[in-house]
Formats: sequence, structure tokens, C-alpha cells
Amino acid sequence: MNYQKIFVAGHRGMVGSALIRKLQSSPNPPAEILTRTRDQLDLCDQAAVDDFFATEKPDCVLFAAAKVGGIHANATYPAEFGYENTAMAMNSIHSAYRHQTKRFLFLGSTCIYPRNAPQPIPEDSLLTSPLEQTNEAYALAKIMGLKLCQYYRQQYGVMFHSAMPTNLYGPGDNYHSENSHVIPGLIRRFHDAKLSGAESVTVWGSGNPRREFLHVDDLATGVLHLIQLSDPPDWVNVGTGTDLRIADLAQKIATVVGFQGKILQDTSKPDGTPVKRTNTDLINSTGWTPKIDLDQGLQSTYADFVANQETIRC
Ligand SMILES: NC(=O)C1=CN([C@@H]2O[C@H](COP(=O)(O)OP(=O)(O)OC[C@H]3O[C@@H](n4cnc5c(N)ncnc54)[C@H](OP(=O)(O)O)[C@@H]3O)[C@@H](O)[C@H]2O)C=CC1
Ligand SMILES: C[C@H]1O[C@H](OP(=O)(O)OP(=O)(O)OC[C@H]2O[C@@H](n3cnc4c(=O)[nH]c(N)nc43)[C@H](O)[C@@H]2O)[C@@H](O)[C@@H](O)C1=O
Repeated sequence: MNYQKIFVAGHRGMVGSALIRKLQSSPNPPAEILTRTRDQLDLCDQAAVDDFFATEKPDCVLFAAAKVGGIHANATYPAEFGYENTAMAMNSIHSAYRHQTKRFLFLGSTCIYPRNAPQPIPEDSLLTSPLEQTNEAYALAKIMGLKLCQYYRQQYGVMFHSAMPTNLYGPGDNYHSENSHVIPGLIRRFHDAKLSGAESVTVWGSGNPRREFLHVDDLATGVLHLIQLSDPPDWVNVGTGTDLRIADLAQKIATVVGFQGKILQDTSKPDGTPVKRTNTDLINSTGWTPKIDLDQGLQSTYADFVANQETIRC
């Protein structure tokens, strides 16, 4: 690792904790990994953030802090998703620049791309047509973050750049019954149904939307790969390039959990973007590919969920 003091923002989250695991097990770990909980450092507080960067002077920042949630949370709380994500990104990118951080890796999401982007989605489809309404606030905040990294790099020559992960899953996820993403939401619902002997489980929406899923440990290797590149893209998709229907995902999760009842669809719930599959040519051309396939990843994620019932977030 070329860095001595890496700040992992959001280290208790799913992505942040995967980054910490990878950094600690890397053959050449950084001398110091800085972490702060939200209670210790609210990244929305501009003065506190600037004071932190002035005092600690990290040479690298992996920015995995954000207000994150699934389709329901994004659609219900757009004010918080827009405000908090914009504030966290602005404060941290600007203070990193002011206090000579050498490298800043900002995490966005593939929801930054237009709702009707060409499939698989190339990086240059950004800002070519309207966004998906259910996550517009979050997407706009993430677009500002990735663009600010690009602007500071272009104007001041600092190595600030971004990764756009596809939908993620894995250990440390949020299993809230309403505010989570689809994989943790369904793992929990099928698990509870199996334990209670329920005859059916209801899955949101029509079942027709297609999504791509990347295990968070693969994302972590991708992020550590990107911060080693001497001339990384301003933003790059990080995904598998393979997607499936939500109805087929639900069937896979039912099988992994061992739920044998009926699967129903609740079409009063939103579908969101009809299809969101990344073009991964750019990151693949730099030498990174994912290693964990979805079936294997769902099994290990469910095993982790069962083994950590007392500590899972919900
Ligand atoms: N999950 C997914 O499917 C995807 C995630 N991403 C991106 O990856 C990144 C990480 O996501 P993920 O790990 O899933 O999210 P989590 O919700 O698991 O973790 C988010 C982390 O952000 C921290 N945080 C939130 N608000 C603040 C704040 N005001 N000040 C300081 N820290 C704060 C939380 O800290 P604390 O624990 O102290 O509360 C938490 O540790 C995000 O940028 C997200 O947009 C991108 C694509 C898909
Ligand atoms: C990562 C990404 O995550 C969000 O976008 P999303 O792709 O729509 O993610 P989602 O996981 O919430 O839903 C995927 C699909 O699955 C369906 N679905 C079925 N049953 C459940 C269910 O039980 N829970 C959830 N959440 N969805 C369900 C759901 O109706 C939808 O069709 C945004 O936050 C966006 O900002 C973002 O970055």
C-alpha cells in the first residue's frame, strides 16, 4: 500500500467494514487506519470535518459514509437523502483538498445514471436524460460528489476520483424490514416466514425489474485496486455485468433460506428502474474482475445473517 494513513469514512457500514477487513489483511497494510463513528464526527458538520482533516491529515480517504437505503427509504425521505449526502460529500472533498490529502476515492452508485440509460450502462451515459424518480435526491447528491472530485482533479491536479458500484450485498448489511435493499429485505422476510411456518411471502413490485448484484468483498478488492492506479478514470462502474429478474432473485433466496411456501407479488409497491446493468469494460480493462458468484454469495451472506442474529442491523 502506498499510503500511510487511510481514513475509512463509514467504517461501521457494510462497505466500510469490508474495506477495513481487506486493508487489515493486505500483504502491505497502511501504518494507520483512521476511523470515526457518526457520533464522533458528523460529516455533515463542515467545521468539525475541516478540523478533523487539519488535525489528522490522512493521505488517503476511502469515502464509504452516506445515508443509504433501498427503494422505499429513498422515495420516502428525499430531503434527508439529498441534504445529508450532499453535505457529507462537499465537506469531505473540500477539506481533503485544503489539507493535502493525496488520494480521495468517492463511492457513488449506479443509480446516478439515467432511468432509461442504454444497457449495459456505459460511464458516459451520465447526465444524458432524466433520473429514476424513486432515488433522484440520492442520485443528484452522488452526482455532485463525483463531479466535485473531477473538478478538483481537473483544476488543482489532486488525485480525487470515484467508483460507481452496482447494487451490493454481504455481511454487515442493513436488514430493516422496510428501509433495506432487496437482498437483506428478502433474506429477513423468508427467514422469519420459515421460522413462523407462514404459507407465503410477499415480494414488492411486479417481479419484472432486473438488477445486478455484487458481493461487498468484491467491491472492496475493486476499491483497493483503483487506489493503486496511477491514472484512474474519473468515475468507473464496479459490477459483474450480469443481472436477473427480481422474481428469480426471490426464488433463489427462498431456496437458500429453505422456505418452501408460496411467493406473492405486491404490485402496489414501486418497481423503480426497470433495468440497471453495468458495462464493466472499463474496470475490467484495468485488471479487476469480481470473484464471488451470486449463488455462493447468497449462501455465505445467509450463513452470516444466521450466525450474527444478535448484532445484525435492523
Ligand atoms: N448498499 C448498496 O447496495 C450500495 C452502496 N453504495 C455506496 O456505498 C457506500 C456505503 O454504503 P453501505 O456500506 O451500504 O451503507 P451503510 O448504511 O451500511 O453505512 C453507511 C455508513 O455511513 C456512516 N454515516 C452516515 N451518515 C453519516 C454522517 N452524517 N457522518 C458520519 N458518518 C455517517 C454510518 O456511520 P455510523 O455507523 O456511525 O452511523 C455508516 O457507517 C455509500 O456511499 C453508498 O452510496 C453504492 C451502491 C450500492
Ligand atoms: C443500490 C440502489 O438501491 C435502491 O435502488 P433499487 O435498485 O431500486 O434497490 P432495492 O434493492 O431497494 O430494490 C430493487 C428491486 O427489488 C424490489 N423488491 C422486492 N422486494 C423488495 C424488498 O423487500 N425490499 C426492497 N428494498 N426491494 C424489494 C424493488 O421493488 C425493486 O424493484 C436505491 O436506493 C438506489 O439509490 C441505489 O443506489
